[in-house]
Amino acid sequence: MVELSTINMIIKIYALAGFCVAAYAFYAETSLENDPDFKPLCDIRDYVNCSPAFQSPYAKGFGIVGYVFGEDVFFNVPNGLVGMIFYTVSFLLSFSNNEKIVNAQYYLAIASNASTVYLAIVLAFVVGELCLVCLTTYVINAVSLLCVSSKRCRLTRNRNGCKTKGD
Ligand SMILES: C/C(=C\C[C@@]12O[C@]1(C)C(=O)c1ccccc1C2=O)CCC[C@H](C)CCC[C@H](C)CCCC(C)C
Repeated sequence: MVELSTINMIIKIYALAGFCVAAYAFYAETSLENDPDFKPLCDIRDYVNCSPAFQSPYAKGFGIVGYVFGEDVFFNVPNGLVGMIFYTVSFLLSFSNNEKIVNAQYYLAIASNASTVYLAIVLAFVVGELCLVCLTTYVINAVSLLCVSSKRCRLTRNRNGCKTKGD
């Protein structure tokens, strides 16, 4: 039986890791824009590099904000920045065991995994290069969703479609 406090601890560790990876993506994205000599650490070799992803139209506002509202709208920010905000919010929400807050945390985790699926499809079929920083965020989002959903089940017992041992 995993303690609730342990689950919250694991969520915090993943949120912290996600924040660091997203911060690096943000740093690399903006550096690539401003410095023609900048080379990200995740540019390892042919097909294993992140610059093509970071320099693609999908690196800002998921490629959707710019398409809908125009590239220059103020909230068309790099995905890395959205990620930094998202991981900060998940970190803060993991301090609470309030049912409403945990539900919010759960739906946020589902939204982040929906964007993971979208970004992974774009990465594989449009960008066509292996971006390790991107992959890392996908793994972090998946593990976080598992932790958050087990936290939610622990708090709501048999409701919300959660299975309990012995049922
Ligand atoms: C570093 C990061 C994603 C990596 C990457 O985006 C990068 C950098 C990119 O350039 C790219 C280009 C082409 C294809 C794929 C990619 C990516 O893969 C961030 C995840 C963000 C996470 C998935 C946030 C989800 C947010 C929720 C939808 C809710 C937002 C609400 C909050 C602001 C409170």
